[in-house]
Amino acid sequence: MATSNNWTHASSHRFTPTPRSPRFGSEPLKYGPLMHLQLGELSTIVISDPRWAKEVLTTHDIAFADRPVVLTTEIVAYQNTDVVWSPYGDYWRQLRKIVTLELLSVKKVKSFHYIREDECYNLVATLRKSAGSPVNLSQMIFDTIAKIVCRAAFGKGCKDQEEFIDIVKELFKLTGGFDVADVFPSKKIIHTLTGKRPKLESIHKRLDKILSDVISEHPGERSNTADHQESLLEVLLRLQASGEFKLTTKNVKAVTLDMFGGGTDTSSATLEWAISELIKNPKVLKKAQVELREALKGKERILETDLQDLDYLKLIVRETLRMHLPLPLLFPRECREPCKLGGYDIPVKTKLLVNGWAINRDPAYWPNPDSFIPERFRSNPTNVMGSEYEYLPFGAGRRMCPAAVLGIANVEVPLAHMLYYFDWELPNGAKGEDLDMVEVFGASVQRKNELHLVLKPYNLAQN
Ligand code: HEM
Repeated sequence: MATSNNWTHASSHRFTPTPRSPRFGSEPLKYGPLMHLQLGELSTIVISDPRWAKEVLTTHDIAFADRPVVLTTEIVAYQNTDVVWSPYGDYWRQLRKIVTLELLSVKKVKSFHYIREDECYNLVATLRKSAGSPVNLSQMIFDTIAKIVCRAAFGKGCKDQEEFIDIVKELFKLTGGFDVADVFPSKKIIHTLTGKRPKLESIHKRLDKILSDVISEHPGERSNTADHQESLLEVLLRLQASGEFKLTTKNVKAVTLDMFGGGTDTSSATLEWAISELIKNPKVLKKAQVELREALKGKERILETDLQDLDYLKLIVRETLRMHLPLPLLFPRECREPCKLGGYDIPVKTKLLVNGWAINRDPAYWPNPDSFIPERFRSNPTNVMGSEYEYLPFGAGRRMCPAAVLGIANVEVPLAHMLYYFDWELPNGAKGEDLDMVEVFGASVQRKNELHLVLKPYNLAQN
C-alpha cells in the first residue's frame, strides 16, 4: 500500500495484506484492497475488499461518518444542510430520524403505491402508441421515475413539475465524475475558472424559485385522509410547524431536493441496466416474463400487491444492483476523528472511498462475477447488505441509504410493467450480444449510449 507523509505506520499493528488474491471481476486487483491516494490536496483511502469495508463501516463507522465538502452540494443543497451531505452531528441525526420515521418508512413508501401504479400504466399507454417502432427507453424511464418521485415529493402541488425535472436533469449532467475543484478545496478560484460555479448557482436559483412557489402555494396543514395522502413536502412542513424539529424553510427545501436527487437517477439507472442485461440474457428475460404472465393471468392492470411473491423479478433487481451499482464508490466519507486502519494512523479529514463496484464483483464471494445470474441469490440470503459486506449497493453503517425499500420499488414496479405488457427486441434485427454496455459517470453510473428498443404488445388474452 502506498503511504504519504500524512500516514504514520504503527509498527505494532503491521498491515497484513489479505492472503488470497482478490480480483476485479476477471482482472487482478492491481493495487490491493486498501489503497492510499493523494488526490490534489486530499489524502484519500480506497477500500476494495469486503473485509476492509466491514472494518470501516462497522468498527470505525463513527470515525468515518462525515462527508467531505463538495462544491456542487455546497451550492445546490443549501450549504450542505440536506441529509446526504450534512456533517455528522445533531442536525444530521435529526434529519435522519425524520427521513427514517416519516418520509421513507415502509408504511410511507407503501402508501405511494398508487403513484407508481399510475405512472407505470401511463408509461405502458405511451409505449403502446409507439409499438413496433424503436423508442428511446432511457429517456422514458427517467421521465417516468422522475414523475413518480415528483408526485411523492409534491403531491399535485407542483405546477412546474416538467421544468423542475428538466433542471434536475441538467444538474445531473453537470455533476459526477472527477471535479478538479473538489480536490483543491482551498483554491476557491478554480471553482470560478472552470465555469462550474456560475452554472450551479443558476441551477440552484431556478430550483429554489420552484420550491418557494410550491411552499407558498401550499394550502396549510393537511394530514392524511382517505382521499389525501400527505406528500413528502407536506410532512416536512407539518413537522416544521409543529416545532417538534427545528427546521428552517431552507432545511425543508434541502431535504425535499435530496428525496428528488436521491430517488431519480439511481433508480432510473438501475432500471436501464436491468433491461440491458435482460436483452443480453434472453433466457432470463423469458423466465421473468413467464413468471409474471402466469401469476397475473391476463389481468389488465398490475397492482403492487400482485408482485409481492414474484421471486424471480426480485432476484433480477438484486443481481442488477450487484453488477451495476448506480453509486459504485457509494458516497464519499471523511474521517472526523483519528483512527488506526491496518496499522496505519489515519488523520482527521482523510477522505474515504468504498469501492462497492469491486466488492460486488469480488470472485471470492461471487463465482463468475461478470455474468448476470439472478439465480445466484436463491442460495445467498444477502439482502440489501451482505453479511460479510460483500454486497453494498446501498452502502452500510450509519450513513447507509435510508431508502432501499423505495429505491427497489421504483425499479421493480416499472420493470414488471415492461415485462408483462411487451415483448422486446433491439432495432434493426440486432442481437442481444450486439448491445453495448459502455458506462458513463454522471450523478450515478448510466449507460453511455441511450437504450432504444422495439416493443411488441403481448396479447394478455393468451393467459
Ligand atoms: C436503487 C436506488 C438507490 C441506490 C442504489 C442508492 C444508493 C445509496 C448509497 C450507496 C448511499 C451512500 C451510503 C453510504 O455512504 O454508505 C446512499 C445514501 C443516501 N440515499 Fe440512496 N440509493 C437509492 C435510492 C434512494 C432514494 C429513492 C432516496 C430518497 C428518496 C435515497 C436517499 C438517500 C439519502 C438521503 C442518502 C444519504 C444518507 C446519509 O448520509 O445519512 N436513495 N444511497
